[in-house]
Amino acid sequence: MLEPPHDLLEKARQTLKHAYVPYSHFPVGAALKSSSGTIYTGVNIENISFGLTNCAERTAIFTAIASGEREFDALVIIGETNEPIAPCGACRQVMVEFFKPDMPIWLTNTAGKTVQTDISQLMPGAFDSLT
Ligand SMILES: O=c1ccn([C@H]2C[C@H](O)[C@@H](CO)O2)c(=O)[nH]1
Ligand SMILES: [Zn+2]
Repeated sequence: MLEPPHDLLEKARQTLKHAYVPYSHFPVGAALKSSSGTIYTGVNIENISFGLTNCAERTAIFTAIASGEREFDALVIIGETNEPIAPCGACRQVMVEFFKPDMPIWLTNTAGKTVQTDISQLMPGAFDSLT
């Protein structure tokens, strides 16, 4: 697939306006499709105690999990970056928990650049076992 799924990209783009970003002024949106076909959106939600900020992709994942979802098919992330946005390390670790290694993850920007990747590429050698 060369382009992200249109419905997911549109949802991610539309949700950007809901980002709560009084400190960075850097909105990020995410749209996550569950295997049941529901799309969950997320935005970054900042806090005056900066470390408490929740990224857009973690918001989408946690919302889906809290709704009872456990299986996912695709994720789109969008930001106002020059290059397709790169998820932070905390979000990559959360993705390891819930995504199959080859589930498509689309990194995009508001200028229309897109890259398809997956969590095995974004987080090689991840901590994923207690044994
Ligand atoms: O993939 C990313 C990268 C950054 N941010 C947020 C965190 C913070 O609110 C702002 C600047 O780092 O962007 C995300 O939500 N997702
Ligand atoms: Zn993050």
